[in-house]
Amino acid sequence: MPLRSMLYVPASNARALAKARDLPCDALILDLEDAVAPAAKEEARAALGAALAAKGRPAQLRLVRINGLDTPWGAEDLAALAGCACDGIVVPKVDGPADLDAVAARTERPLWAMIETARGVLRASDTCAHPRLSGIVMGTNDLGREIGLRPTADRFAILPALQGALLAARAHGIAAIDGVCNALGDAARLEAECAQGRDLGFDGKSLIHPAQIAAANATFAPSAEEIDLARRRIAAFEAVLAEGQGVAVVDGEIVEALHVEAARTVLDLARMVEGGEGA
Ligand SMILES: CC(C)(COP(=O)(O)OP(=O)(O)OC[C@H]1O[C@@H](n2cnc3c(N)ncnc32)[C@H](O)[C@@H]1OP(=O)(O)O)[C@@H](O)C(=O)NCCC(=O)NCCSC(=O)C[C@H](O)C(=O)O
Ligand SMILES: [Mg+2]
Repeated sequence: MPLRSMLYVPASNARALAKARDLPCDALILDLEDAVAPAAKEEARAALGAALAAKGRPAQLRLVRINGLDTPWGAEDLAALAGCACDGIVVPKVDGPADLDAVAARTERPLWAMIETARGVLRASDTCAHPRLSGIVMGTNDLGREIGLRPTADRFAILPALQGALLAARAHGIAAIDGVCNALGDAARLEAECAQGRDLGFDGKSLIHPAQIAAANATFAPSAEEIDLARRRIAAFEAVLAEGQGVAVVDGEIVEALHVEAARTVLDLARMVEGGEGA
């Protein structure tokens, strides 16, 4: 399924929880961690259980971000989720595969790792090799704080970490979701970040507000031009192949078997988006 837009929903916010399932995002991260104050953790856990009891939309992935097992709340979060219908557990601040082992020993659900520590970035390849891992989500706020970087609109300082983690995810064939755009209400900045994440190779962007969903959905879906080009590349390659050749030229650029494979991926994603497998 497409993963263009992944919205954090604080489990302590009843209105947001109620609204979330009808929002057109591809995935939700129902959050028990940083969006929930310590005093509200228990209540949030109970509200989350009730929200998960309501049937979700099949086209919308429902993940739950627990607190770390090294906090006073993590073990209880996992225990509370035992009987709940969710599609996966997001583990925060993963430094390496041992952090996933600890969670994997307590749940059979698919795992997602937040890459948001310096160690986590440096060990991303080991983490992404974990057999229970479905994907990574970049935590650019925590990572930026730990590194001590100065956030800029072009995200210049965090790009190496984003790319390193993305390479690790791709090397192990799992999904990769970009970090959030904190600038609520700054549409231009959000669009630029979405385009940057897409160009780096991410599958989608994590989001903090419903108003950010449309930009992510549009940017991470193939455009009409990309779909047209993919079709023309496939057709041109099939024509030269029938003549016993392995290279076509479309719009002045070579097309070989690998480009055709990429073109088929574009069309598959377009079909999934069009067919409502996404929101
Ligand atoms: C930032 C917010 C606190 C703003 O909330 P609010 O003041 O309620 O905004 P609005 O009045 O504009 O909301 C309009 C309606 O939309 C609903 N809403 C708002 N946000 C969400 C949401 N995230 N999911 C679902 N629904 C949402 C409101 O309830 C309103 O509904 P209604 O009244 O019925 O019309 C708030 O947006 C928010 O809390 N956002 C999430 C913040 C969060 O999750 N932060 C933690 C994750 S980010 C992070 O840390 C990533 C990583 O770990 C890292 O390190 O980088
Ligand atoms: Mg974080």
